[in-house]
Amino acid sequence: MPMSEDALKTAREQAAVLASALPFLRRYAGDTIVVKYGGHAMGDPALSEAFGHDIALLKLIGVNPVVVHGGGPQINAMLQRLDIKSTFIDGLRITDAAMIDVIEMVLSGSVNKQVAELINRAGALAIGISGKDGGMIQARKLARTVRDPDSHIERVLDLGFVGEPERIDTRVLYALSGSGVIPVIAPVGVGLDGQTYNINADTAAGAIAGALNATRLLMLTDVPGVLDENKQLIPELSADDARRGIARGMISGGMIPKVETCLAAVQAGARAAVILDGRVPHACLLELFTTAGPGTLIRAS
Ligand SMILES: Nc1ncnc2c1ncn2[C@@H]1O[C@H](COP(=O)(O)OP(=O)(O)O)[C@@H](O)[C@H]1O
Ligand SMILES: CC(=O)N[C@@H](CCC(=O)OP(=O)(O)O)C(=O)O
Repeated sequence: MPMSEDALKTAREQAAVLASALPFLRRYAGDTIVVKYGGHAMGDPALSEAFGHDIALLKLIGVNPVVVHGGGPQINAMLQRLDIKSTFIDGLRITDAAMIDVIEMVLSGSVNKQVAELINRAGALAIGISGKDGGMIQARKLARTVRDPDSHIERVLDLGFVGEPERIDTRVLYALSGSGVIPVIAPVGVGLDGQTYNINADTAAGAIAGALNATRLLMLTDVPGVLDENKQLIPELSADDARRGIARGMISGGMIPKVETCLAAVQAGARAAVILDGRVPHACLLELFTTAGPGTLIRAS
């Protein structure tokens, strides 16, 4: 049966879209792209499905995607069920001995497997691992200092078992990626003494992007990007502006580790980092393969 005029028009439009992506496909072929998938972005089933498709498609067209996921809301829900209260300082969860096991269980257990499953369902081969596997994220206790605004005296905050990556052993990542597998990583690290550390997922993604010299670090979150005082999107942020924004309080809460991570990742070797809206369907493809990429870009200066 011959195709209807409408079906023919749709097919031509689809072909035109594919053809227009060619320069972008060429640009990223063989490159490593680290995607941080935030816990807030996981809530909506249709968006999660679109995310899985994006990552699978990247692998199929010759890009090397590496996914690092969060799970803050999922940890909150589990801690609430167990009647354990938690508090945050500058976007980081103070983690005591009672919490660390629960956090590891949620991040490396249910959330990690769910995210890998989203990508597997889209037809690619993803394997969920913890940052402890293969000794990948070697961590140390995070030493966070704050300056008292009146006395200007600095004091060290004790955040418990919150860690920061000290070294990334990339061997397991290269082994998986080189075998056609997409690594999906839970942000849990291990200290030299075997202690498990809770690592902010943004920080973990940044360290991994830096260690892999990733072409792009994409940080999917629940806002359009970094917003200014008038809630307008800032399309590009320099390192100086980012530091001023944090000092002025324009950048606060969970956006602080995100912006700090982007700065650290570009300083460590990633070519650019983008904070973008994970609530937009196919946010990753829009960012990489069109000129309509939304979000805030942070480049190595
Ligand atoms: N300048 C800013 N621009 C955008 N969001 C900001 C800014 N300052 C603080 N935020 C907050 O940061 C949040 C994103 O961080 P977070 O909740 O940790 O996200 P995720 O779970 O995706 O890691 C936003 O929802 C917003 O409330
Ligand atoms: C130290 C610290 O804050 N760790 C985070 C790890 C999960 C995370 O970062 O999840 P999102 O990306 O969804 O926020 C936490 O305990 O919530």
